[in-house]
Amino acid sequence: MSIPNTAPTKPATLVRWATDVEKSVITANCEKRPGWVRGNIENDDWNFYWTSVFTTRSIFSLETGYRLADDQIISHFPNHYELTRKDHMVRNCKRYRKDLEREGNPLADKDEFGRYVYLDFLPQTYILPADYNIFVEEFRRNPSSTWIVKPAGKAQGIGIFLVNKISQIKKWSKDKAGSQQIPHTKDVYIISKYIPDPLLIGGKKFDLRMYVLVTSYTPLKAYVHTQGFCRFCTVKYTASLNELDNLFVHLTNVAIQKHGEEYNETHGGKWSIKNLRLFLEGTYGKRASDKCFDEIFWLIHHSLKAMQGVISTDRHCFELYGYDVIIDEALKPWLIEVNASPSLVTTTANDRMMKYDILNDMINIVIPPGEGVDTRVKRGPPKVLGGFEVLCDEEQRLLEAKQFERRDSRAGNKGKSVKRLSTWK
Ligand SMILES: Nc1ncnc2c1ncn2[C@@H]1O[C@H](COP(=O)(O)OP(=O)(O)OP(=O)(O)O)[C@@H](O)[C@H]1O
Repeated sequence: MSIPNTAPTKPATLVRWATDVEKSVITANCEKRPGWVRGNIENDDWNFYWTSVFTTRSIFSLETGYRLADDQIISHFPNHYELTRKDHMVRNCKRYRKDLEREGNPLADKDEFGRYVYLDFLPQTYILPADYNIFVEEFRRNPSSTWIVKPAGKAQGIGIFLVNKISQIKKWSKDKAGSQQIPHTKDVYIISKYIPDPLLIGGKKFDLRMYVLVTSYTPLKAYVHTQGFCRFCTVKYTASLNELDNLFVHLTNVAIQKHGEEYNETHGGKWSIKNLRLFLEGTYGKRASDKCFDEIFWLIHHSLKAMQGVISTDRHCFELYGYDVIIDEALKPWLIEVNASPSLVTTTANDRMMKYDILNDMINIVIPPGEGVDTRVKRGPPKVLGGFEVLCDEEQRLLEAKQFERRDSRAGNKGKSVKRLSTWK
């Protein structure tokens, strides 16, 4: 047998990758991909750029006048904040519902109490200072409820507090703005109805972090990952007013909980979505668990539909969002917020594996294995989904509908209306 005297050939360079977020789950993922080499940001020598939102903002700013080339893609949409800033997200979702209502779309039907039947997935929310007077009216109608105040543009639980009296808001606004009243406060906040009856596991409150990839808004192409996790509070939940200030009871953010005495560094107060589903199935039955998750997919889908026409589809952009959802004790999910840069910090071994897998699956969708970047090429549905599931592919759906129509007309059914069941996909 003859031994070849040439060294194995290196795979041709397919993708030059770059990042300004030096997290090992990103760099390790890019480094191991055949044909991927590290590019150079300074020389604009890159095809795939995993950036922070700040870099994206500067790349797309008018001052920079930068134009992305056909072989460059970047990890945020230019105006992603329409979904990921708390006040914009709420405003856009409310406008979406109103638009559907105006069109007479049955999706925007309301019940006898004036609540949306299908699109009631946001806790009642007002933007401060703009909606202050409407909030006060609402508060007076329901004086026994608790509200949560959050700065619109911050994360990790910073600046969040709970209130149950108007006087607390007045005092807070005075402290913030000196002698001025809330309508003059410079910073934007949102104030949301506090979900008083969250589903508890082991007596503790938790929320879900789900990962959602969007590769296009119009047509909408979105994928949701089967991995994700629940973040638990370290202290048992109580709705007692005496504990309103106790953030370890009410806020599930790891950034808050890790300072608690009960914080466990091995599991980091986290549970996989898979475990949650098993728990729900075991406790409430499979139907109830599936229904709860279908409702989660539904709310993700409609929060994205609300961004169509608002977030500009740019063929150079994709985005991986971190959706925060709370399930209440009736197993109804509520959308809390959407993060543009879900944390890639890994606090436990499981965390590291999960985040690595999600990024790996995401890259396989955005740049299929063995291919380079060419934003002019229209790709069909992804061949490798990994742990992602298709949440919505409007292009594919349109194609299928056309094929269906053609088949139908060939079969002589032209003109007859064909009713098809619609699912959340
Ligand atoms: N309406 C609500 N009802 C009950 N709990 C809520 C509500 N809104 C927020 N919370 C709790 O407060 C936490 C922080 O809220 P939120 O995620 O909006 O803020 P954040 O500071 O941006 O957090 P993140 O770091 O996840 O971006 C949530 O994880 C949840 O536990």
